[in-house]
Amino acid sequence: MIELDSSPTTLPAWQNLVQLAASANDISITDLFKQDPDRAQRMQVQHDGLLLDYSKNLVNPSIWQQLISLADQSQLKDHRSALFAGEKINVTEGRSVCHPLLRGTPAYETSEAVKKVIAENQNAHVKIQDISERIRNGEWLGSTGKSIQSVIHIGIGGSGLGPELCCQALKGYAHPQLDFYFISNVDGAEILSLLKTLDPEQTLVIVASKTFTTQETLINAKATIKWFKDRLGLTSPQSTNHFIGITTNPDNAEQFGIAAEHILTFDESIGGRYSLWSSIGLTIAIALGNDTFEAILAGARDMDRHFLKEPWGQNMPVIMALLGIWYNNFLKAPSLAVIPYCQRLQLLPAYLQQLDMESNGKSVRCNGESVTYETGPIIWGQTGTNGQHAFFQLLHQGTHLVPVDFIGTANDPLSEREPHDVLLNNMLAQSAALMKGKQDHSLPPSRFYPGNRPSNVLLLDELTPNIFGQLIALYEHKVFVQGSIWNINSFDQWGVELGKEMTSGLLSDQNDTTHMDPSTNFLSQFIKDKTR
Ligand SMILES: O=P(O)(O)OC[C@H]1O[C@](O)(CO)[C@@H](O)[C@@H]1O
Repeated sequence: MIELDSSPTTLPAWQNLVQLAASANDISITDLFKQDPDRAQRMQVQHDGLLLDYSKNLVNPSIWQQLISLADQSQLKDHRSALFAGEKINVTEGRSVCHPLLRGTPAYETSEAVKKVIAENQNAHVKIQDISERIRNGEWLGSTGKSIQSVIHIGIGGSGLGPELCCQALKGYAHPQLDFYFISNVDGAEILSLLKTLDPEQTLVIVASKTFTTQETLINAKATIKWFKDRLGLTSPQSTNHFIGITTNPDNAEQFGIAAEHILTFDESIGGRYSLWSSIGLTIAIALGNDTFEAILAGARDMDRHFLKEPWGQNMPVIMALLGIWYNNFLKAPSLAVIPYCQRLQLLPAYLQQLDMESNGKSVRCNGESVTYETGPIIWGQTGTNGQHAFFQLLHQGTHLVPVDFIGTANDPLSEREPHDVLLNNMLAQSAALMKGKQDHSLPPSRFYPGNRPSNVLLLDELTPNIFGQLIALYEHKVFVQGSIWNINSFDQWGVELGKEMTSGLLSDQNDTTHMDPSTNFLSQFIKDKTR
């Protein structure tokens, strides 16, 4: 049974960590290596093609012991069981959180309702296989009898980022003849300029939206409907083979005109930012093949098993979560930079931004009481080496303490050894330089590098579908562990609603915005005067 109102600050380990943080300025990571010659060996975990080196952190054995105790004293173990048993841990929406169950992770006895979700998902995967194969082998024909050449995936947030990230990350597995485009923003310039380059006879539009009410997605979808009408003379293009809808709300998709047999569903217990494992993954299966999609799911399942079975000190998501809590709550370092040294993972920081910040950017505990401690960190980053030429100055010499997750691949079959070695050695050098610094007092102060700046290194054997699936599930569970210890609900996102409401209000009151605040009213009038 999960305690909704307990605060982590009352736990003995939390209080001990407060004490330990008071003298944390004395910790030197390089000294810790000197004191413990086995530190590099001890503070690493390997799992199925994934290595986490967490030795370069501002953590000594006493701190580490208290962090592990924090996990023990918290409700993490029960909460993890509740997650995998499909209990209704999304308390503000009264929902289960079923995304791990979509990857076929056998864990606990589940309710009949959850069994139904799993069965529905299995049916959805049969549909995904059938549709993806027909599109890939040219049997899915457009209204003029031609096969599909271009797929436009329209969806935003969790309904867009996951498929786009997968398709980019695993582009080495992509169908050689099909082209994929991802449209999320309600910026007419994007969709309209894309449509100019495509042939409607050979284009399929996938409209992905959990709610099927999202303004951006529906407006972009309407632009494609108009394009098909204008170019092919169809009266209801959205009811033809040119459109597929993916949603938890098939009634809305049908009202939009999408043919019932072209609607794939998933359950409302799958949060948008956790939905790439569901029907939302159709585009992944079309682009990369159903076998590759299944391999991504299998990788996530491997990570689920690791998370379920390993003791806290050997458990990758738990280790990463505890380190994050140490920095965020005790050393007051509010952000985490994620820097993949792999250009194909360029969307990963944005993906993790939504995963982490939408999940754990909360100020109330599960019982509605305000928290008195920091919750979700600010996630940011971009690929290395590009970031080195942008924000690494601040990482090395700025005034903020910014922990970093470096992510690299030992091998890259799409690259060659020389550039790949350069890429990897840049990553190793940056992680080492942040820790070591350079304290040469004969040089001007501007050349002083304080060092002692922490980082994790996640090294993947190779960016295979399985390891990619593990990587995403690793971060999902890390976010879960942090939310669990903070006792917040990581599975709702009420914070995004107010802005949506106010946009609708502004759009409907365009002629009179005087009831708005003076700044918004002024800007609104100013734009009106400028509008041509
Ligand atoms: O899938 P939908 O319903 O279109 O929502 C898109 C995204 O919008 C959000 O609801 C918040 O803006 C996300 O949680 C979600 O992934």
